[in-house]
Amino acid sequence: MKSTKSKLLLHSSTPLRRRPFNRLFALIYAAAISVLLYHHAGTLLRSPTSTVLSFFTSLSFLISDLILAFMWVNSQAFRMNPIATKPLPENLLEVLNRPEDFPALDVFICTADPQKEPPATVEATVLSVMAYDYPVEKLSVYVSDDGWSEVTLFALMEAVEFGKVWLPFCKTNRVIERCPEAYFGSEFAVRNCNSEAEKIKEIYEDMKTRIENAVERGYIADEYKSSMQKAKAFGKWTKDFTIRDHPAVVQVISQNSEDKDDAGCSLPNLIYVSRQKSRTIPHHFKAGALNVLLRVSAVMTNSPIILTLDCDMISNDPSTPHKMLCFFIDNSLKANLGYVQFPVCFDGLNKADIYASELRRMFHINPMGLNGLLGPDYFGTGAFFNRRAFYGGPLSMIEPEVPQLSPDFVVKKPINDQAILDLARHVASCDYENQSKWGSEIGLRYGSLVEDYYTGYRLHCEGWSSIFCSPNRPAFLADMPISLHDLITQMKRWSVGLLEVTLSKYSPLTFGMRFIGPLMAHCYSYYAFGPIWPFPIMVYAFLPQITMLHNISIFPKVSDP
Ligand SMILES: O=c1ccn([C@@H]2O[C@H](COP(=O)(O)OP(=O)(O)O[C@H]3O[C@H](CO)[C@@H](O)[C@H](O)[C@H]3O)[C@@H](O)[C@H]2O)c(=O)[nH]1
Ligand SMILES: [Mn+2]
Repeated sequence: MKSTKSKLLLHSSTPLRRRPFNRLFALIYAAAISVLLYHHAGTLLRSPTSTVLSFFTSLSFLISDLILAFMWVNSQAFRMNPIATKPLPENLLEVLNRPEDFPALDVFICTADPQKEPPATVEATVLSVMAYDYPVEKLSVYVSDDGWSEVTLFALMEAVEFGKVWLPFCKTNRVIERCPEAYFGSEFAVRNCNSEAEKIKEIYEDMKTRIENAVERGYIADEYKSSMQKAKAFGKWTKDFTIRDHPAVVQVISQNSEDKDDAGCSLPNLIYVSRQKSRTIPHHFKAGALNVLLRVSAVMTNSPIILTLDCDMISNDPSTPHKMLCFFIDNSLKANLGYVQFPVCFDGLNKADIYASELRRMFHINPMGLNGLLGPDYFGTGAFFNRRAFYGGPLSMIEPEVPQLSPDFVVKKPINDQAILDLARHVASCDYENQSKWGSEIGLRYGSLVEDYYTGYRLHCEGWSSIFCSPNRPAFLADMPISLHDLITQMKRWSVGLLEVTLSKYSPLTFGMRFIGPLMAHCYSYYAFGPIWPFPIMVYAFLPQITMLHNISIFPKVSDP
């Protein structure tokens, strides 16, 4: 990576104007809370003279208000120093003026279930990043398929074929929506368009139909296995294997040095990875999948920068990599910048948003508050990482088992070299991590169902910082669970994952306090202790009615001390 020329501004930071008001408000509110707690304590101390029920009531309110006060303190940590950071990509080209100046970028996309995450969605996400405005020879896309689905592999092969017309079309026509599904969506007819676009739309619709038919059938018809190479790739799906028991597959679908689009330009690398699974060995869900991608990509391209995406999160702006580079190449940040997090914005929410699914506090407001501290937590998707951040703190690098996995290793062989492919399959095997530091000190961290929150937290504890970058045009657009059932399942999973961190030896209140300071620790505690919200809410929802029935006063009287 090249360093910034002196004084060239690549980003700006503005403290939000509400900062002094937040602090003043916190002071006044803290005084009010102290008075309330004093009142509760007084009531409790006087209660030996009263009934068991009134003692129990006072105790419940005291505990509830203590929890609420604790959560309030946690929430205030976000309000102490909110900062908005803006990249200035227009200055970037002064620093990086030749394609070879750009650092290589590996994009990781995870998918796990071809029914819930249709291969057509994966294909759309893949195309949206393959069409980034980025030197193609520096761009590699890795798809992790935990669903062991030949249809997903088929969808990626189709994506590359369609990409051969789509990528040049986008670049010559300066298309902003590089996800074909978004471009050919509802506004296509209004916006447009020329006959070339109409023709491409037809090709796209045909491809989608082929993918959807394959999903319906559940296997790949022989007509699509015409070439030797394809027959060999699909030949790995035999009756001997199941989703929980199968070997590792690493399949290069497009290769930058060989494959060209219809305009004669190279295509980015696209690699399909389905890690080995065995019923007897834990796979650690998404954290395990990302660690396999970290290793496979290290062996094949080892780019210093990594973007992690869920398969249902499309790129909505082709210039996003330029924006993240404004931070990564800045000398003043570079030494300990672990990741740049973009907000999660949702597509297709109804205007009323009845389940409050936009999660504005979690994905927009709180990260701005963290930005003035060590930086935002990791959301699991839409984050660009410094690969080095996965290998120990900024000053104490942890060496992996083999030199090929080290972030400093320079890959000299092409990605489809047999030795490279053999090693990639080896590092994607299910017992590779046995007795290693993967998951504990290297890579994404195991131990919590919210591996994103936990990993971001551990990186901050190791001394890495992060940046929240929220451009006006959303960098990514995600799908949201639409049904109440999906939403509740997701909330349950998040709550269990957060409690796993709260109750571990890495709890933000103890471990965090020591390593990231009180404000950051309170911010992380805000989420870690989030699952205890229902306790005070239940007390306030049901106790007042019970006390009314028993004629117990729960509010102070004017005459009270
Ligand atoms: O064994 C698994 C399980 C999940 N995934 C992938 O992980 C992503 C997230 O899983 P999902 O079931 O969609 O969970 P969500 O609750 O929607 O995801 C949010 O919460 C997760 C846990 O905190 C984060 O990892 C995600 O990035 C974040 O979007 C998806 O792309 C899955 O395909 C895998 O690759 N392997
Ligand atoms: Mn999801």
